[in-house]
Amino acid sequence: MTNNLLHIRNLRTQFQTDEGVVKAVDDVSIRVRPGEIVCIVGESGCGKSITALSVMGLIEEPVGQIAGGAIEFEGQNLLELSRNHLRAIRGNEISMIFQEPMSSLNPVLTIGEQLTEPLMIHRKLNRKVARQRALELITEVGISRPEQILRAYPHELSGGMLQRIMIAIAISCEPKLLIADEPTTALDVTIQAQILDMLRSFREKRGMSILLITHDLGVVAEMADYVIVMYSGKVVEEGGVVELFENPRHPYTQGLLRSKPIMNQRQKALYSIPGYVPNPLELTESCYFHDRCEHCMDICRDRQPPLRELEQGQKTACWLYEKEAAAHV
Ligand SMILES: Nc1ncnc2c1ncn2[C@@H]1O[C@H](COP(=O)(O)OP(=O)(O)OP(=O)(O)O)[C@@H](O)[C@H]1O
Repeated sequence: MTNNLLHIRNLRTQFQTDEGVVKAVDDVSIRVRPGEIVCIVGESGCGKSITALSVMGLIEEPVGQIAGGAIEFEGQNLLELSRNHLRAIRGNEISMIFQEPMSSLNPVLTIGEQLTEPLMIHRKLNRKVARQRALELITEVGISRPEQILRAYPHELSGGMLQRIMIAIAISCEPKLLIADEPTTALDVTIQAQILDMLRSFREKRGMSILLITHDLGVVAEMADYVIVMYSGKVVEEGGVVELFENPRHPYTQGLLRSKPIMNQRQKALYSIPGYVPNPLELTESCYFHDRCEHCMDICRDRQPPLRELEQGQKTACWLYEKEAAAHV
């Protein structure tokens, strides 16, 4: 028996473009245990969203393609299941919320219609019971006057309200896993804090696991049990949140942490990692971070470091820790 709810193993997701193949997710493995909050963090373009969309079966073929690996949910490889079987799992046992709630809601349907539909389809509730449940869900996500909201159309609500509605839809079928892709990025700080509190409460009250995607280390510090740091389609570091923040090993993680504003401290200028994420069409055998790294050695230009375990379960893909990784085996 496995105690993983979700186990992404060696996932490779790629896109065929006119210029060549983009390896958006390249040999990525991630585990999420029941009741755990795992955060995926990294700069724009490093493969966070494509990892999530791969789990949700939302990679559009034939341009996009899952070229290898497995996505196991409760031990079943989602990549091998029939469409019907998948439909029963996605949106039901696994659901997802996105950064832009407006783009996920249908502008011509009322909130009530959009909230009751999954309950009628997945939970087989009749209209009346689904409506009652929808009212409870709206209240649960912190919105007052639920009757009025049920009759409203998306354009009548603010961004924060829409994100709450998306969350209500996402939790309506009591999923075991909620995937949240930058759920608070478009919102102001106060609403952001309320939404994060709410997500945490789902874990406490319902034992829901959360895979949370963010580029914001403040969100990671507040939410994560376990952190996955991605760079150019690969996991470059992972570990428990405390270990990772106290002792970041990969120079990329160290750079991300240095570029995070520190509360109550006056900082002259915020650090930013020099250089840019490499063009995904021009990747070589070298470590993808080598030309932004202040510790770059000859080996870093020649060969990509594998992800290896160090102390306390922390893993890092960096030649600086070669001796330590070898000693740990
Ligand atoms: N349809 C597509 N065709 C070609 N390349 C794509 C496509 N979708 C994504 N990519 C590429 O895949 C890589 C990973 O993208 P992804 O959206 O997962 O990054 P991300 O880390 O989530 O960034 P962001 O925070 O900006 O969403 C990027 O290089 C991106 O350009």
